Amino acid sequence: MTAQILDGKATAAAIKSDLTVRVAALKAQGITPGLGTLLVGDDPGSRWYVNGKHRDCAEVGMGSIQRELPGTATQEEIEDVVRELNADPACTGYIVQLPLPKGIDTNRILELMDPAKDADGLHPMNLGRLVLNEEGPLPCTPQGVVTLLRRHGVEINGAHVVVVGRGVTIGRPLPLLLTRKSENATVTQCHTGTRDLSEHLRQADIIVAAAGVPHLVKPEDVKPGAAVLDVGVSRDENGKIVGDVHPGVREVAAWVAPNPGGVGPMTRAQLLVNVVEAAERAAAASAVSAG
Ligand SMILES: Nc1nc(=O)c2c([nH]1)NC[C@@H]1CN(c3ccc(C(=O)N[C@@H](CCC(=O)O)C(=O)O)cc3)C=[N+]21
Repeated sequence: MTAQILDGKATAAAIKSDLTVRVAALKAQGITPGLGTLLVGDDPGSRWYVNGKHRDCAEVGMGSIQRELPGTATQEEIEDVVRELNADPACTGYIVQLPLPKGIDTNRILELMDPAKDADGLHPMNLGRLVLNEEGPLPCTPQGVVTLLRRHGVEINGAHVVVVGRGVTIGRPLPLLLTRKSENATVTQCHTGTRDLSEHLRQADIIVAAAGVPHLVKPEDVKPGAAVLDVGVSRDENGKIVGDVHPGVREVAAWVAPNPGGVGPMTRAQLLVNVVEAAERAAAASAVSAG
């Protein structure tokens, strides 16, 4: 048996086509959602991702604002651009591309962002809203994982999900999403300090591997019929992406999200969803205040 593919590219395309309609409706009300990005430094990988986000915006009819600073930028210079994006009415949502250069206080930058313009769902207020079950922008990669499973009919309700990783963008927020009543999964969170990872993995109906350790999840760790999502990004000596999931897992699992082509495109689509939903919330609020 070979696993079925959780096709992130096709699913992201379907989400973008839905967003195109919603963006047109907002524009008809005089609101043009616009995504801002701030890239600090000239890492080619980061630049490639940022360019992709602007292509996505053009595809759905959204505006986009691209800001860049050299890798030598100071904390104050970065904070100045954040304040400008907070004040710019054309920028209805934005991200600060992570990681920021060494020596920069990332948490201070994230806290300075206007939480209503936080397209990543990583502002402390929005992470707090997630904990409190209040509406707000959701962290893009975790929500991308949930949407990818849902759109392929993989049962989340009652499933045992093992999340491997404890990073701020995926590992920490994903269990918060999965344990909401609306998802209703049971989650075990593992990380590089977990004793006998294989023992935990073998119990899982769904595995989400986001540790950044090449081929961490091996075929013998996977229960036959499980769904395995590869979110790890490492690069080999030729610069090719190597995921956290060993290719042999395809012969054991029922579902596999490949990397590339799985969760990455979903992350980008969710970023657009967050910006459109924030604009829709703002439109609804101004309609109420206009009476
Ligand atoms: N503030 C912030 N928000 C982020 O969401 C964020 C970030 N910083 N820093 C970097 C990571 C990485 N990330 C990716 C998004 C899409 C793909 C993606 O679409 N990848 C394609 C192609 C990959 C390739 O071929 O290079 C795929 O998986 O098929 C990958 C990686 C968002 N990140």
